[in-house]
Amino acid sequence: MMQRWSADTLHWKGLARRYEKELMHAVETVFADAPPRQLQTPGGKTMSAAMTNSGDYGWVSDRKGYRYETKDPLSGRPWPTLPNVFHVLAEQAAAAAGYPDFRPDVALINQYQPGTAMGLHQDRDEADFTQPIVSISLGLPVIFLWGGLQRRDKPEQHLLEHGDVLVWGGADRLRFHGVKKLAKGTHPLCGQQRINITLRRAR
Ligand SMILES: O=C(O)CCC(=O)C(=O)O
Ligand SMILES: [Fe+2]
Repeated sequence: MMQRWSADTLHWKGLARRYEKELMHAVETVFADAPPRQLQTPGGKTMSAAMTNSGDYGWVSDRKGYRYETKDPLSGRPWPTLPNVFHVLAEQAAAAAGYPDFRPDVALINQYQPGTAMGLHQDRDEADFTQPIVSISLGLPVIFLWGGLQRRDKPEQHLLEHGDVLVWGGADRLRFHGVKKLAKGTHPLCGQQRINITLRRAR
């Protein structure tokens, strides 16, 4: 089922279910090379979700700030190759949402355990904001906070479940967003976690 949240944003429920085994296998392959880790914010806090990347770039945060890096700072090696199933799914969803030219060069993977969350933020470390964001959710469900262009705007709340793909761009590209605290539970394929794969064009 496809649901438009606005002219520029598409929630395609369950699209990723048909690829769920391949997706989880790809996630495990990335984790084996570049394990998820909790990053430091520039302000010195520790993020609650654990993160890693695949692709030509990876999003990192530390005391020096937020940025994209071509190498994993943990290993000093390039990030693992962006799995083909991520490309296929992201490009299919982006095209359906009205972004037929989207070609991601980074897949940020967020691993959430029960009790972890992500506060309201904008994705603004990319070079070209005409490129959309594609987000794939796997495992435990969560409430996604869909804010406005100002931090103070009251967010809408939308449920994201296993297999859901969300594409946002255009006038929504710089909306504030985040996820509420993950509730306890066990997903039959993914276990006691939620995995979110966020595909972007960094450069
Ligand atoms: O986990 C999510 O659904 C959102 C992730 C996110 O906003 C991000 O990685 O920038
Ligand atoms: Fe984000």
